[in-house]
Amino acid sequence: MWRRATSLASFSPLVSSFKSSFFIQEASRPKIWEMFTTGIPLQEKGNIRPKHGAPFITFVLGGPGSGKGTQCAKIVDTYGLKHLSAGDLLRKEIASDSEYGSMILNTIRLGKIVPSEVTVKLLRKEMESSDNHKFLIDGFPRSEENRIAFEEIMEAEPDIVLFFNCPEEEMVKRVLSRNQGRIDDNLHTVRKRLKVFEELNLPVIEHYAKRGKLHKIDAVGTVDEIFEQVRPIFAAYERRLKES
Ligand SMILES: Nc1ncnc2c1ncn2[C@@H]1O[C@H](COP(=O)(O)OP(=O)(O)OP(=O)(O)O)[C@@H](O)[C@H]1O
Ligand SMILES: O=c1ccn([C@@H]2O[C@H](COP(=O)(O)O)[C@@H](O)[C@H]2O)c(=O)[nH]1
Ligand SMILES: [Mg+2]
Repeated sequence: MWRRATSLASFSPLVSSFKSSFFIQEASRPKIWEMFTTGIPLQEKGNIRPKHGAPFITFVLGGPGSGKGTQCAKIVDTYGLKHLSAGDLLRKEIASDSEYGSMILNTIRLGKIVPSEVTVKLLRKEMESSDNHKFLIDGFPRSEENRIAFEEIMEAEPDIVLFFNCPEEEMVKRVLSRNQGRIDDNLHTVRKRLKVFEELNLPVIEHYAKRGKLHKIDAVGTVDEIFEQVRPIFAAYERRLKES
């Protein structure tokens, strides 16, 4: 299992920004230190091997319907990464009737972004309990606030960032024909999601482009054609991906 010790001191600017944006009643939500610790002392985990000190992290970005989930399935099959779809984790929270379920449902229905501390907490839980330390994080970070929250709390940055670049009309067409019963797969919400993507996700993409981590993929074509652009990106990390 992978776990990084995090310093509470480094949370403080983040915590205050959360306080202004996070609309759950102060009294009814857990304190920050309760949310980001498992409560299990490091030595009791017993499964931390030094060679797993640095996980391999890929962020998978792109607008709604650009094909992130479809390509993630192929990456998992070929390279064995652990797929963590932030959207799927949030939908699971709704289904499990958790305390944040109705807030998450309303946020997704409106095509908006769930507060960072909720999403990062879900990702962190999955990452800490995984025996696979190569992560494919799909549909996250959605905003600069998400990105900063993840990097501060996890004390980690992605090794690579994939951006599936797709024209809007194609994304709308794909979402509207997806047929998986998602509450946000309708014209009204997809228009809102596209706007949120442009306003909040593009700055994240620009950030990683500046840091030389971004791989821009033309997301038009068949699924296999698109995967042929993805394959060499991971092939370059073959040695690291083979480490258990
Ligand atoms: N290259 C492609 N050509 C045509 N259709 C595709 C292609 N890739 C994926 N699709 C289809 O488009 C729809 C959206 O794909 P997918 O769910 O992978 O997108 P996504 O980026 O994960 O979307 P979201 O952000 O909404 O979760 C699905 O029905 C999928 O089968
Ligand atoms: O980090 C995230 C990821 C997702 N959301 C919300 O969920 C929906 C659906 O996400 P998909 O990745 O398309 O499955 C998205 O529109 C957001 O409302 C989020 O808030 N934060
Ligand atoms: Mg998806």
